[in-house]
Amino acid sequence: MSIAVAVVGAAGRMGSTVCQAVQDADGLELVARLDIGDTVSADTLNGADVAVDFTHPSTTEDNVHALIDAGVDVVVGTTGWTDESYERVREHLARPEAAGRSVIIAPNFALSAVLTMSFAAKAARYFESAEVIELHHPNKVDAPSGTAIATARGIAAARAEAGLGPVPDATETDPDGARGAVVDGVHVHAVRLRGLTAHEEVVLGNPGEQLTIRTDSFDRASFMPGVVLAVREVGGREGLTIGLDRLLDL
Ligand SMILES: NC(=O)C1=CN([C@@H]2O[C@H](COP(=O)(O)OP(=O)(O)OC[C@H]3O[C@@H](n4cnc5c(N)ncnc54)[C@H](OP(=O)(O)O)[C@@H]3O)[C@@H](O)[C@H]2O)C=CC1
Ligand SMILES: O=C(O)C1=N[C@H](C(=O)O)C[C@H](O)C1
Repeated sequence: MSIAVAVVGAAGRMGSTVCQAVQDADGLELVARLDIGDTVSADTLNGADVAVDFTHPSTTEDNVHALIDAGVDVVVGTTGWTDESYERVREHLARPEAAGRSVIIAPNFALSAVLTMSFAAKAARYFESAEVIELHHPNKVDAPSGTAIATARGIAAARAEAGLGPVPDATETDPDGARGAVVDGVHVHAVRLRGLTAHEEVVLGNPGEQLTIRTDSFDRASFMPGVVLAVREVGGREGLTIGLDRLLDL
């Protein structure tokens, strides 16, 4: 039996690529394409089992709650999630009327990016310094990227667990924010450049040495195996799953 899939944000860069990937995947059937202005309802979802959301950080949480209410499982690639918005989804999924529903939210579905986050967290405890540089196409609306935030959080958690203090940094004056955003104590720098798609570099430093971990998504095709995997697996995972690493044997 095939899995019926609706795509929300279907006219966008990711949504349109996901529609094609669903159509090309064995055992998946594209039954609905929704975009801005379309209402989420059992009618418009057209019998979908799973909905995939690639929309906008300002709207994705509302979409997820509406999709749960409409009775579908949800795979989310849209960024902009916080601990608080994750918690609201967890609470919604815990209600009796949402029994059996599942949501997977992942800031990045590309294998190279998921591995970068995993390797960075593993390496972090061994280095005095760690910074994240993300580089994207200039049409991206949010900075830093969701991937960079997740990477920085993973590094920070590993540093804290290892008992490392703050990264060394003698900066006294930075009126224009040249040291970047600071996510859980880890500096994150965002580059927007025509020609790029989605890239990230994690630099880790010790006296006399540096480790660089880099991921490059040159094409949105890189995200599709992860999205298709999540669509296939979401039905079997009740509740909220955060990150594609949870579906891989990492
Ligand atoms: N997890 C991952 O692996 C990846 C995540 N992303 C993330 O996915 C998101 C989308 O990126 P991208 O495809 O490049 O963005 P786009 O702007 O190309 O696409 C978003 C689409 O969603 C539409 N949209 C906006 N609001 C709604 C709504 N309320 N309901 C339905 N559709 C809506 C937009 O319409 P309109 O243009 O009219 O506003 C647009 O067609 C971003 O948050 C990005 O960071 C991107 C790549 C990979
Ligand atoms: O907007 C994008 O393009 C991307 N967004 C995601 C993010 O913010 O991490 C994933 C990937 O970097 C592409």
